[in-house]
Amino acid sequence: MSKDKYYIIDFDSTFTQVEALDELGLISLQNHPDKEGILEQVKHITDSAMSGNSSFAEGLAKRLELLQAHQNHLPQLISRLKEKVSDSIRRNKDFLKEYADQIYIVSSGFKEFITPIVTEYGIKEENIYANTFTQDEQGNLTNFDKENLLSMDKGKIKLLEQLALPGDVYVIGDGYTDYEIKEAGLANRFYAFTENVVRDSVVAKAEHIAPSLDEFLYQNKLPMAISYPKNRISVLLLENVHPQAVELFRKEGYQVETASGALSEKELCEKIKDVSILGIRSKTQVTRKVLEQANRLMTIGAFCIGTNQIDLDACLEAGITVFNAPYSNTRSVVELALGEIIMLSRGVIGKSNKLHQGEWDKSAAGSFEVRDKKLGIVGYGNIGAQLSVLAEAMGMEVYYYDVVEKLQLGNARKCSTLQELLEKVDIVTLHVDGRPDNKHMFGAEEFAAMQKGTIFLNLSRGHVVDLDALVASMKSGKLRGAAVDVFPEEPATNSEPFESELRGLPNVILTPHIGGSTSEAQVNIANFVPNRIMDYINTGNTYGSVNFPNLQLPELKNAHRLIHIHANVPGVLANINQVLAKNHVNILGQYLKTNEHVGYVITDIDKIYDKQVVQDMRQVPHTIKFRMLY
Ligand SMILES: NC(=O)C1=CN([C@@H]2O[C@H](COP(=O)(O)OP(=O)(O)OC[C@H]3O[C@@H](n4cnc5c(N)ncnc54)[C@H](O)[C@@H]3O)[C@@H](O)[C@H]2O)C=CC1
Ligand SMILES: O=C(O)CCC(=O)C(=O)O
Repeated sequence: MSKDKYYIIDFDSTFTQVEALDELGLISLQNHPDKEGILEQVKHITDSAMSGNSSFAEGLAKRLELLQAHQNHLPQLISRLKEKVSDSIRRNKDFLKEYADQIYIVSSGFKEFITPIVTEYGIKEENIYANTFTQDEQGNLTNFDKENLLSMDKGKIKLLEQLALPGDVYVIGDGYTDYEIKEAGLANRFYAFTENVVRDSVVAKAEHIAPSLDEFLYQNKLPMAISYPKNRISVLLLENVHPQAVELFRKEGYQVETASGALSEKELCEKIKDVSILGIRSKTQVTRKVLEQANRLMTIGAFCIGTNQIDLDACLEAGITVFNAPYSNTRSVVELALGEIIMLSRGVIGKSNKLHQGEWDKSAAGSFEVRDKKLGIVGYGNIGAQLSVLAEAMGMEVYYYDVVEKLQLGNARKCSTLQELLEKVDIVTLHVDGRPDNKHMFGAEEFAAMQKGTIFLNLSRGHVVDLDALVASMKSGKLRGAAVDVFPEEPATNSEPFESELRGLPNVILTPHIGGSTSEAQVNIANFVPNRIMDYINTGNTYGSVNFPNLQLPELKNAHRLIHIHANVPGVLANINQVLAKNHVNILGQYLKTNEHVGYVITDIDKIYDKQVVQDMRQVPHTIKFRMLY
């Protein structure tokens, strides 16, 4: 305990998320015809003073004049501000109460609204230093007490001189006047508080940045409400993940970095070192080599369906969970496949290209309806099954083949072998997953088994099809048309060229892996994946993880949660429970699930516990990762 330290906390934009005088203006000027204009002026004066660009005292007088506030506005202001207490201040009420003797609010705002708010958090009334309003006979808040040091330029410095606190002084605030306390030698440290507003001129001067009160408490080894400051969780999002995901992670308090393309193995090995959460789409290869460099990686989000680009076993061995979005772009792929089936059946691409060149080729030759045609779906998973339903609705006869038993939807007919399907149908479409065993599952033999004039689609993964065999089948006329969305080699960014033997072939639709690239799908994915990841980080829930044992956990209530990931060998659970017993820890709930490689044990324990247990849990043989939530 550091009882000889004093913590000076600013009010506006630090204790609360907003500037109180701006909020007061929203109330006092609500019926004023030039409300927006005046509020803009008030805000400008506040920002200028807070960034150290103008006289504080002059600005305060000017703002009060503009606000035309009345004492009757104060109750409404107070209730608004109570709603806007900063998140990290709100959750760390216990710290504020426990350290109340050492915590001071020093603000150039006004006691009339500060006191009722901060005292609810245990701040002592005698430790609140702020201005006070003066009012005229009608109750208008016309001015302020000019004798108060905090109404003057360099007021905070003057006040701190007068207080002469007998110990180390730490200042937490967002404004330049807070920094000036340290500059004047009256504080040992200044922490620029950036949870609500980032003032560049202040951040540039600050030796310490506190994106939240949690970070301040963490750095100073003070008691915190959460186990780890969220701003220390760094997220790297590659391949143009939708901005909605960036926003969700930032809102959670994480540090987010984005890149528009995929990274090479070498680049990722370098970048991954400090990353806690990695977000990718289908291109970035997360190899064992990359994972060996990932010192802090907790989880990977595949912002897509396929996860063949990630070494899932290596992730398991390293205790890294992987989540994907199994249904978010399903419909988009199905719609593209259907559109392509029609385009290819009608030879639209060739005719459109000719017309662009001025050639009018109106004819019905080689052009067919899809109604009554036989569609063969290879891989009857989520995409295959949904395609089956929509294709039947268009009057197609659906056949499917899957390596596992699948419920047949509508009138779809199951084929026992791939060969059987290929011999029967007019159109073959691949919707298998990209597991390594599927490499070249479709080659010369499979094309040979098809009827002459078949249409072929691949919207699954590039390596599934032997491209040479596909090109040969197109050139020989075995295939009448093809649509290919996925390729064995795909450019990492839009600025790289695309090379393929498929280029230039007639009645071949080539699309740059856009089966799932619709606005709807990208927004769905950008909501789904971050929420799964944040749930895992905040509660340990692994429900929906593609590599971890799936545990759906109850909410953490009045307990601490120990999260232990270990190699699945006999005796680990017994060892964990021995450690808990040795440390007299009371278990409130325990959940275990294992898979072939790892065991995942969650233990909820009493909030009062011996801290040694954390060290001991890490030492349990075969531990891969351990963390504690509270
Ligand atoms: N082009 C694009 O933009 C997109 C491509 N995809 C790809 O589509 C794939 C399928 O997606 P979902 O239907 O959601 O996956 P899913 O996992 O629900 O279905 C895949 C099905 O293929 C079956 N399968 C695997 N190997 C097979 C084989 N050799 N022969 C027959 N059946 C086999 C599986 O048993 C499973 O039923 C994804 O794994 C992904 O690679 C997914 C979304 C977008
Ligand atoms: O949109 C993407 O980047 C990848 C889509 C895809 O292939 C998938 O969801 O598996």
